[in-house]
Order: sequence, then C-alpha cells, then structure tokens
Amino acid sequence: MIKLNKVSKVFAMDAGNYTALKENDLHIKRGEFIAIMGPSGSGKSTLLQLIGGLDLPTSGEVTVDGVQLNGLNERERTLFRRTKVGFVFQNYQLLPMMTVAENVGLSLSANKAPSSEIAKRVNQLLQDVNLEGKASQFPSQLSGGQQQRVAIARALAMKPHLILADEPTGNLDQTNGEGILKLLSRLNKEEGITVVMVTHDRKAAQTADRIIMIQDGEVVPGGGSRS
Ligand SMILES: Nc1ncnc2c1ncn2[C@@H]1O[C@H](COP(=O)(O)OP(=O)(O)OP(=O)(O)O)[C@@H](O)[C@H]1O
Repeated sequence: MIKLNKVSKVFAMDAGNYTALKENDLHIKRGEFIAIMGPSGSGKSTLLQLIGGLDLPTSGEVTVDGVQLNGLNERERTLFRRTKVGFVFQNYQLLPMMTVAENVGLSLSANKAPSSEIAKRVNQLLQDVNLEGKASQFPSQLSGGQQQRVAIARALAMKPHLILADEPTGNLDQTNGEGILKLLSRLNKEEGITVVMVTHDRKAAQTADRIIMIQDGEVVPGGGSRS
C-alpha cells in the first residue's frame, strides 16, 4: 500500500539546509492501522505529508497504492490527494463559512458530482459519524469532537483506501478523543481503510496494530511493536 524507498526531506533555510527526514525505508500494508510516534520535531508530520502527496521528498521514492508520487505533476498530485487520501488534522481544518454538509461535500462538488448525489452521500456520511441533524449548522456551533467527526466524514467522501490523521485527538478531551479513535478503528476494521495516525499519546497509539517510532528524522528499526 505504502512504500518509502530511501526517502529524505531537506528544507532549505537561511541558516543552511535542515534535514527533517533521512533515507527512510518503510512498508505499510493495505488494511494496517499504524501509529507514528516520536519526539517533537522528529519528522512525523513531514512523513505524513510526503505519504499524502502534500509535499515531495528531496530524494527517494514514495509509492502509494502503486502510484509513484514523485512521478506526478502538480495537477495529478492534487487529483491523487482528492481521490485516494482522506486527511484529518488536529485543528479539523473545516471551512468556517460553510455548513457541515457543505464541508463534507467539498471534494464531491470539486469533482463536479451531481447535487442530488452529493446530498445523498453527505447524508450517509453524517449518519456514519453520528451527526445526523447537524447538516445545516456551522463548525463554530459544534463541539471539538463533533467538528473532528465532520472532518472524518469529509475525509471519507471520496471513499479513500487511506486515511492520514495528524494528531486527530490532540485538541480533544479524553471522551471525545476515545470516540474519534473508535471511529477510526471501525473504519479500519469494517471498511478495510488503511489508517496512518501521528500521535503523541501512547494510549491513543495502542489503538493501532503497529507503532512506528521516529527519532531525529529516522524510523527507529524494530520500533514497530505495540507491546
Ligand atoms: N516547511 C518547513 N520548512 C523548514 N523546516 C521545516 C518545515 N516543516 C518542518 N520543518 C522542520 O522539520 C522538522 C520536523 O518537523 P515535523 O513537523 O515533521 O515534526 P513533528 O515530529 O511532526 O513535530 P511535532 O510533534 O512537534 O508536531 C522540524 O525541525 C521542523 O522545524
């Protein structure tokens, strides 16, 4: 599903180059639920961005679902992100001027789906995340946990095989956080969606099948056991 071959990411800074990821090899199988852990600044979010095609490696190859991301042009990469990957972020990243339904249907309307189809799918997605009845509210009218469920519904709109979640429970209290982890776990187990989740929270990481540890830009060999 996901293959990294000698992937490095170097950021050019005024003070010189900064190597955020160093020659990482990684293999994540279809249907796995992976937690990525490691100290602040170790490269977790950078890794997730490369897997999701939000950024490109400085060297090495990232392959997702058989697609070599380095080989895509900007337009193809946008299409890849929109159709193949569901992104979930710590701060939800919902559009505040749009209703819940509009947020969830965003990628469907960007892909020019007919409005009757969008309405039907959005309804189904809101049911799936237990937010029926919130369709015409605005994000600011919802709790953090509810907003994150909207973000997950939005991420699922294009039926991706892969969800990339960066600290999805980072802004939530324990109960809401557990609700989000249960939802991700259900999507993984019941729908077979591969989930890669960055987290600082050891307890949240226990939801995953495997933990990948990163330190100083390098995946720690053998750091992948949950127990
Ligand atoms: N666009 C950028 N330009 C320059 N440096 C960057 C950029 N993005 C990330 N970095 C640097 O790369 C390193 C890794 O950042 P990254 O966000 O991947 O870490 P992280 O492990 O996700 O950290 P945290 O747990 O604090 O979110 C950091 O030192 C960061 O400052």
